[in-house]
Amino acid sequence: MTATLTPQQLIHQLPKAELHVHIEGTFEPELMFAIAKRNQIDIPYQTIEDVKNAYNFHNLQSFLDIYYAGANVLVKQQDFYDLAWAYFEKCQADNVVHTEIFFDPQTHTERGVDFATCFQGLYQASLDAKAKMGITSHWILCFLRHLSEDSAFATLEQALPFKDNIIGVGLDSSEVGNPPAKFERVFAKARAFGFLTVAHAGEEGDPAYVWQALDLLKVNRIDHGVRSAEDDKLMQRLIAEQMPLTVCPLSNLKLKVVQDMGEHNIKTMLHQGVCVTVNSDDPAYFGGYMNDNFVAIEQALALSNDDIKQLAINSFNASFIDDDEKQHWISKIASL
Ligand SMILES: Nc1ncnc2[nH]cnc12
Ligand SMILES: [Zn+2]
Repeated sequence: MTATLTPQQLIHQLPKAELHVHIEGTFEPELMFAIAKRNQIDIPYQTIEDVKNAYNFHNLQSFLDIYYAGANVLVKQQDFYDLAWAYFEKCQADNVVHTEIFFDPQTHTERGVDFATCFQGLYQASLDAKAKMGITSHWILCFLRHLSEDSAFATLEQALPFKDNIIGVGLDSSEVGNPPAKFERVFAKARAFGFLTVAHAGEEGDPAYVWQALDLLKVNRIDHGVRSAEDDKLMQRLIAEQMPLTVCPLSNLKLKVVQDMGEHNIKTMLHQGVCVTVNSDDPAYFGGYMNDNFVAIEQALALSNDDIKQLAINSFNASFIDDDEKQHWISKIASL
């Protein structure tokens, strides 16, 4: 049946899991303006056009500065609910049936917003998304790696009352200069509490960051990981262990990790047998959600329909859902 579908039809119809999306990165300018207004908080933009013009990044840090500033208007539980609900609506439109979402509590607690205010708003939206749209989700708490180990330990402590509804911990923010080793002890404690672990590594950082994430943080997945391709031994290990990489093509282009989508290594890694997946990272900032990312690589790299299906299968295999649920979605993909 695949031959009768164009790649774009297939991309749309495939059930997909998203494994690398920052909820703060789904904050669309329209919603940012609405929440800023109701909370009477000034933002440094007059119009939506101004906001969009500011989204011209030359590297990760130039993006992070703007991303953290945008999150400043999120204050009340309802704000966090509205943010997450808007993202679930995008999932529904793109046939993302399962999503594992990062949230950055320190971005909010550092401004005096309680962990509970943030998480309860987000979590309620995920309960409603399951009830009203059938979309399943997990939450992953990310530590900001530019902050201290102490701050990460304090954040882990604040998460404990919500432990049953947070599947794992991750590591994001400014990579170079903040290696995984800085958080080895925090991750050990998180694992002892039963959290799964993931970490951004090999986005801007060299392969040593990926080795550390594997060996010191004992991660279940690597977020980005595209620079792993510079190290043959590392590639062999990723393939042998079927260690997933949550790759974010439009993010890599916008943050100049690649200069042109035609240079992206996701197709090569897929064909080498790496468990690569497609994700949107910060879709409100990088110009597209899940299907936009699929279409961008399909066009730039001439993916076959079998490549596209394999990426969707990988997304479920790499997810934290039960094996039965994985099989359910994978057989649906096979039937397309
Ligand atoms: N792509 C990215 N890398 C590191 N930290 C992030 N926080 C949000 N998006 C990120
Ligand atoms: Zn990310």
